[in-house]
Amino acid sequence: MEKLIVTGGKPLKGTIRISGAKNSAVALIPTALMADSTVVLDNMPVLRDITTYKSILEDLGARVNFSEDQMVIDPSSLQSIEMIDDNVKQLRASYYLMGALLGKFGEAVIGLPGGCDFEPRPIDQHIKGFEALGAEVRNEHGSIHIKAKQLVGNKIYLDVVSHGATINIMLAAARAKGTTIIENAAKEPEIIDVATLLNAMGAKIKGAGTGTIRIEGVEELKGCRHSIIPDRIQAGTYMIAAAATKGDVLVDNIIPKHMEALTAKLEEMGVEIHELDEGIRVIGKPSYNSIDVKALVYPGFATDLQSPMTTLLTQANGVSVLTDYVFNSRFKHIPELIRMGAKIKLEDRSAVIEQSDLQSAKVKATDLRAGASLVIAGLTVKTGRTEITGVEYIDRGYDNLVDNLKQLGADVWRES
Ligand SMILES: CC(=O)N[C@H]1[C@@H](OP(=O)(O)OP(=O)(O)OC[C@H]2O[C@@H](n3ccc(=O)[nH]c3=O)[C@H](O)[C@@H]2O)O[C@H](CO)[C@@H](O)[C@@H]1O
Ligand SMILES: C=C(OP(=O)(O)O)C(=O)O
Repeated sequence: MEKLIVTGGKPLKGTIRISGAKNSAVALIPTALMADSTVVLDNMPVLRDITTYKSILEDLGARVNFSEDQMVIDPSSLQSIEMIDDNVKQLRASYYLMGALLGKFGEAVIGLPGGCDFEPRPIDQHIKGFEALGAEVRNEHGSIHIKAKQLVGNKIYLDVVSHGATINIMLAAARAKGTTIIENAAKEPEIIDVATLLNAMGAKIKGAGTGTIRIEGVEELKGCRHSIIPDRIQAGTYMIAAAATKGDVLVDNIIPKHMEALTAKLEEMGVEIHELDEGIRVIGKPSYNSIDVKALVYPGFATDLQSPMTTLLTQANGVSVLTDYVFNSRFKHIPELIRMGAKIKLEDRSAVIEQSDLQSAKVKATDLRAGASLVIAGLTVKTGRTEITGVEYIDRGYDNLVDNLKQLGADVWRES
């Protein structure tokens, strides 16, 4: 079993370059399968979710080359439409194969996807969308069977703003006959990224990034080259870590606009922030104001930064309240933070966080962002060695974490 060992007490200092976004990449890879020839994806992050996706594509018969930060996907030899193996269950985003293969072949069979299980991750809105496009959807022995004689465009109103359902429906609709309109669509930058790739492949999509997306179906999609947007969640995690350790870090190669909800909250706490063209410099202060944070759909505060933010709020004077309106019970990091001395109470869907002196301890990452919150806690404690197990979750989403933190002056290493 691998562990991360963190010896805290040092302010993070220096520059960190952010890789491509996981939550874009895991949607762009299946999107590439819809082309009739090679798609080149640049700025690909090196993460466990990405290598798992590469194996899934190879099982499907696609040829994939992944080196440095570039993935080249040749889908011309794609054979199978049946995906029920363990790899599919490793990651939530394998569900984008439903939309991609339904669009391409009119049919898909896929095992129910996995991912971080901080709470149930329903897919009813994805299915509602596929059905509205004319597909028949059946759940048989843990696999979803989706089939359509002909996908036909339709107007689809999402009951909840869903990042995943918006992308999945957009994928299938790109090859449907006629026009699809998705109302109450999610607006995240990753959705714009997928629409940008699809349009470069020949799709006709307008409105991605707004609440209404209009997709005119096309008969073929071709190969192209696309560069993945920077990872706003990795960037946000390093910004929070810089503030928590009272450091001075330039988070580089990002789109500052994507960070606005976090930047506003850090400023409200009293953190010094300098926005540059492609970077944000975060300068920590000796003390911070307590604040309230509400995790909401984009452009609100990202649910994925809720757990790292919990750790930072233990360093603010007074009492802060953090509420997650996207995932009501995404709080598995809290018992572990309490083990490290955090004074946090859970009240319904909110964490009530008091200023706390964190101490080193042996803790467990139960999901990806919970893991990030524990790493930041370990960096923040003044003395002692924090041991974090569940490293496999952290590896799902943080490219080169140990080397990046070492570069910023932290004492962090892996132990088997
Ligand atoms: C809107 C939002 O912030 N989405 C986040 C969500 O995306 P992800 O795509 O995983 O989740 P969704 O956006 O689909 O879910 C948002 C909400 O809708 C509900 N829901 C979703 C689909 C569905 O068919 N039925 C349903 O009820 C979910 O339970 C949740 O409460 O987690 C990702 C990983 O943590 C984040 O990167 C995304 O930014
Ligand atoms: C939970 C996450 O990923 P996934 O939805 O892929 O499980 C995340 O990115 O924070």
